[in-house]
Amino acid sequence: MNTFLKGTKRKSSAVEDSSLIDDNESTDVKLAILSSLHTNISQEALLEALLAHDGSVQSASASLAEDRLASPKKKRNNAIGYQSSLRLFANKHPAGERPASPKKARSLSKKGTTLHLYDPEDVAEHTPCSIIHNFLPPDEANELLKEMLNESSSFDKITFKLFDNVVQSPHTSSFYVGTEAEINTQKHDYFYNGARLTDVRPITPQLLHVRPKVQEAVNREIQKRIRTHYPGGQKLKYQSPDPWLPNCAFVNCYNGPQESVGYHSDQLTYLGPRAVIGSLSLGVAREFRVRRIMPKDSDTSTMDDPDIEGQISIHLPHNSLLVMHAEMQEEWKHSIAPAQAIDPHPIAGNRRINVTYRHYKPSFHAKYTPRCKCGIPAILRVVQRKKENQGRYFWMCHGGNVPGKENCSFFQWGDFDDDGNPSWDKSRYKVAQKNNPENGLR
Ligand SMILES: O=C(O)CCC(=O)C(=O)O
Ligand SMILES: [Fe+2]
Repeated sequence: MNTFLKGTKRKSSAVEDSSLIDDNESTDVKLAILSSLHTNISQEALLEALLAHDGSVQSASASLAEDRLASPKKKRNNAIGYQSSLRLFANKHPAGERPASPKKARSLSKKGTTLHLYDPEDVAEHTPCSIIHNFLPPDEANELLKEMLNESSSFDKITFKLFDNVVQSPHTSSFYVGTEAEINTQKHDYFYNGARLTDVRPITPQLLHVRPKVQEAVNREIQKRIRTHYPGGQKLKYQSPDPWLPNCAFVNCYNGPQESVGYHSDQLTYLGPRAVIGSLSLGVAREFRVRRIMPKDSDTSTMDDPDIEGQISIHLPHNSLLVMHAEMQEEWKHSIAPAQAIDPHPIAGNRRINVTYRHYKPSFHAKYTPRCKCGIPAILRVVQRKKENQGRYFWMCHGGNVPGKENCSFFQWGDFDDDGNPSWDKSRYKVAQKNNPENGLR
């Protein structure tokens, strides 16, 4: 079966032994087989066909071939519409009986393809995320949506430098913190893409109202993740053992199907290693795509294909809470893809609002993090692609991303204890943490 999972083309004789496949193979393998036989058909359509034929690869394949003969020009609508589950006919682990082993989620998607996931159990099994649908009582979700739609009318695009070009983010955003004092600190001490933020706002009544609910749910999901997915049922190395305390929120607005955000990992500079993020979606449903970063050898002759696994799309309907777990930012990238079609939302029209609640750790306050030679705080990154140093953290100059500035070449390996605490002057930040009334939740 490796041929399918690795993305090599399989000859159509696959269908001849498909009764064997039907009895013994899991949904993901069946989907991979179908997708190698019908390369132009989307994962949703393949899954739909499998469901309609009780999991029989042979019948599903025959009906897909028939469909195409009958209506070769039939267009498929890409709007997000339904919820279905890979588990419906291939339940590998009955609820609550998942092995707590270090087993990595099996690779489902293959190079150049997108595997679409709708069901929370599929998301938890195959991605570093978990999702809760219908998270808030409907009225509360609508109140927050309305408040944020109003706020978003004055959001701006972020400007940054990409190679030698100055570019703007393909959506708008703003940043919310708890107190006036924090607004000032953010505006003066913190740097993003090498520059100070100008638009930092006080947390709004609805953001404040929803925050403890997000906090409670995210902490519950973290504990579940540790129990069910991490080696030995233990937290990951560098992950904090302390509760997750959201003390700020980035809010994004995607106005229309073309607004998006490209593949990236979130900045760890002020969150520290193994950060967890709680991401609430409101308004128009959009696709959140994730892709595992495949490390490669420095010897280019044995270079692995970085896109060998393809991408996974998690559908984010209105009022869903996505938790990006501790392995996400270091080992995966994520994006919001431009959509070909969207279903307008009764309140938001064509807009999607996304609130990412984050825990800025006091020990990673900009006054403690390393500063580079050009005077701006260095950024924290992790080696993602090079096998020999994969997972090692480092601090580097970010000047190269600032319009009109050059990189000063500052570089320093990061040094953290097993709980992700930085090695610098621990007593200093511990005292600061104790004396600072702004820490944690207000
Ligand atoms: O809109 C989303 O769901 C994701 C936004 C995101 O990745 C970010 O703000 O870093
Ligand atoms: Fe992000």
